[in-house]
Amino acid sequence: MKIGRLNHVGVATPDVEAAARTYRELYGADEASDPIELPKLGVRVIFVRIPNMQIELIEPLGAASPIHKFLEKNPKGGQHHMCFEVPDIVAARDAMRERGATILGTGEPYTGAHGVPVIFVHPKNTGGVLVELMQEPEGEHA
Ligand SMILES: CC[C@@H](C(=O)O)C(=O)SCCNC(=O)CCNC(=O)[C@H](O)C(C)(C)COP(=O)(O)OP(=O)(O)OC[C@H]1O[C@@H](n2cnc3c(N)ncnc32)[C@H](O)[C@@H]1OP(=O)(O)O
Ligand SMILES: [Co+2]
Repeated sequence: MKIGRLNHVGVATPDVEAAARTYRELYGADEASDPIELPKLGVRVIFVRIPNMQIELIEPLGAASPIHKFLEKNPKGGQHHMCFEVPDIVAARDAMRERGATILGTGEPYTGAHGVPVIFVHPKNTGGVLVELMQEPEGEHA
């Protein structure tokens, strides 16, 4: 297993609209999605598209959200995870486990915000960085 493209960087924030405004006004990043509520994933998101990837702005939906504790510790928000594409998510999960990594939750891939299966690797395995692996979206890259 070898990681592929960087798909997105996840940024936790208490307010996705305010964060999107900052990227537009400070950096000129003017291609952003509307806010999307994902109750199953416990987050609201706005995708800010830049030429080679996306910034995934994520706001918690309630106290059960996976980013609730992170925002308690970092109330103004901060960089939360990096997401890399892999050609086969199940093969990637199995390879990561063989290499001693801890896959979060049950380890079963589930559908993420981009409509393809994802898993998360514990930050302790990558020097304190939470890593998301996502199945490469079909037909997206030339
Ligand atoms: C938008 C949808 C989707 C997509 O399709 O792209 C997403 O990206 S959703 C993103 C949010 N979802 C997730 O993060 C799912 C996986 N996350 C988890 O399972 C947990 O959040 C966690 C990473 C295991 C953390 O658990 P939690 O209960 O929230 O906090 P703890 O305080 O118990 O943390 C344990 C340990 O990990 C450190 N930590 C927590 N979050 C991060 C982080 N983002 N980056 C780096 N390190 C993190 C935390 O500080 C603790 O460390 P120690 O104190 O040293 O034990
Ligand atoms: Co993500």
